[in-house]
Amino acid sequence: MRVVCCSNSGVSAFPSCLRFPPLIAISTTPSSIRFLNSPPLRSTASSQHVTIMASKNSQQDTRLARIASAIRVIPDFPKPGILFQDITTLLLDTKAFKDTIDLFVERYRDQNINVVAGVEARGFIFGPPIALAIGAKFVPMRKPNKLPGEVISEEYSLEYGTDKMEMHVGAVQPGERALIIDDLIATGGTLGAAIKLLGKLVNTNVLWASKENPLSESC
Ligand SMILES: O=P(O)(O)OC[C@H]1O[C@H](OP(=O)(O)OP(=O)(O)O)[C@H](O)[C@@H]1O
Ligand SMILES: Nc1ncnc2[nH]cnc12
Repeated sequence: MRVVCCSNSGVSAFPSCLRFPPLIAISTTPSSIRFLNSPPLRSTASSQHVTIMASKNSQQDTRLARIASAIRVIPDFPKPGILFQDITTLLLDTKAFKDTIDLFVERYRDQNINVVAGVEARGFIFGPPIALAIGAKFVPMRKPNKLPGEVISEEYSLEYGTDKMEMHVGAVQPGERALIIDDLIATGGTLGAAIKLLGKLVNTNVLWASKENPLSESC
């Protein structure tokens, strides 16, 4: 699936609305997978449910424009046809970086989140400060063969290749409520794999955040 959304940049392969760290909140309530304004996310777990979430005031929040403009866009990297969204420039802008973290902390600090799961590598940048600020533990979702303990794995397709994601068994306990943090969605393959991976440990109810979709508890 390619996530489709209106783009200010005019490049449909990577919508500007997703130039913002996506976030998923997962609880242990079983239901079904669904996106607002987009086709269903790839998933084998028919008992899951996905809801797009964002700040109620996201359209008016001036921080979002600064965050979006702090992300450098590089055409044809790492290969022709890829419009690369470079968040390293966001990290150089201390205000934009802090605003990014603050937005998620404001949204989720009162939502009983126990676990922030960060997707390697860029979810390791945004995930830990959010976890610390909301009082949650941080769980890395890693590239293969990096974790020393017992792991569960999920293979997935990328815009430019395939990959595998692993996490430690026991890192997330049944009944815990988790957020998945990564920097962006391109094909959605990584996000889908992260949802499936967590779904192997707990029943999941998934809430998905993006800049341009209104906050909603269910769709
Ligand atoms: O929606 P998708 O098509 O799955 O692409 C998005 C993923 O791609 C990038 O990571 P990448 O796999 O390039 O790894 P990196 O963070 O280690 O650079 C990005 O940080 C997301 O995790
Ligand atoms: N277009 C893109 N920009 C940055 N990182 C990516 N990872 C996968 N697709 C990407």
